Amino acid sequence: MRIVVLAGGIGGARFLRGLLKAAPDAEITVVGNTGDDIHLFGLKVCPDLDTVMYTLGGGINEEQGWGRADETFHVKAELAAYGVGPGWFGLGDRDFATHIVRTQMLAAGYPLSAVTEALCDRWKPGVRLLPMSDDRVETHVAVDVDGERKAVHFQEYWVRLRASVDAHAIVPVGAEQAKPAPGVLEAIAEADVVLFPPSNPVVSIGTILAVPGIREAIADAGVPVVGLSPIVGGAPVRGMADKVLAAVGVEATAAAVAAHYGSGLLDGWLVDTVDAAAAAEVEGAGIRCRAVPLMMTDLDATAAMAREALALAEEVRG
Ligand SMILES: O=c1nc2n(C[C@H](O)[C@H](O)[C@H](O)CO)c3cc(O)ccc3cc-2c(=O)[nH]1
Repeated sequence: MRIVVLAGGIGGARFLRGLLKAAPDAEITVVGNTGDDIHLFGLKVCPDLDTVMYTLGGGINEEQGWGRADETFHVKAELAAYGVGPGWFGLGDRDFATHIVRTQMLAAGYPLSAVTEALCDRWKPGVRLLPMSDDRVETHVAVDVDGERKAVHFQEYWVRLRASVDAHAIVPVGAEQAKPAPGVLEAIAEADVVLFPPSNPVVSIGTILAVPGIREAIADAGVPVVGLSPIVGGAPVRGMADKVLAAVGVEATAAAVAAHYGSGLLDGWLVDTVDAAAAAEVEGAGIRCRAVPLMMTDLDATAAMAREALALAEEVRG
């Protein structure tokens, strides 16, 4: 079975771990969000690609969900001693090595997709990890600071501001001109099923879908498209997805997120058992819906979620 998964960072990566356990023989292609990417300290940082790569490759800091295990921060401290920041973004020494390799390869002319493949040669994530695009796309967030509207990079909004101020708009700058990375459209066209893990529907999956051609390829693939709600009981399972949902006028409920994707894209939607009452609303919008436990508390629970998603895909195919 060929499965394509659109993934953001922590939620997507943890779901993929369950999917690999649930479907060990599947050929899994992950299309990763690169709208969170940022240039810092002269280096190109790709948080979501790295989170997937480290999580599946066994190098992730499990407690945080991002960055490397057994990390130290000597380089960052040395840079700070020179007055070089930003201090608000935690780049560790081991992680720095990844960004140095990536930046060197990009400077030598390799596209991000080739760089990602080279990095994955080390980590062997067990999936084919593709960036959504080789072109630069950067998610910016419009916020009010000291009474003035300005756009900040998504990482500044998420990490420095902790999403503590209202987001007035979310703009994936560069997405309109971006092309899907090599292999993305082909993987979608050849897929037996497309899954949306419980990643952020706006700044992760929404950004991937904003790359021209990707949404259309999924809709045209003629295969089941099944998503898992990142909202449980009216709140994000983790992260601050409700903040960015509000920016695009979507309520933080499992049913509203399903409607946001729409029946033109989504065939099936899993909501948590606490949201079982929302299933009728989702089905009324033309999307097959089942209520199952959606908390990724451990690998077995996550694999069970992945099995439910694949079962729902078979049901809608039927
Ligand atoms: O909350 C934080 N998240 C950090 N993240 C996570 C990241 O900001 C976001 O959670 C994602 O971009 C959203 O998917 C990092 C991810 C990396 O790959 C590398 C460095 C960081 C640093 C931070 C950090 O300092 N604080």
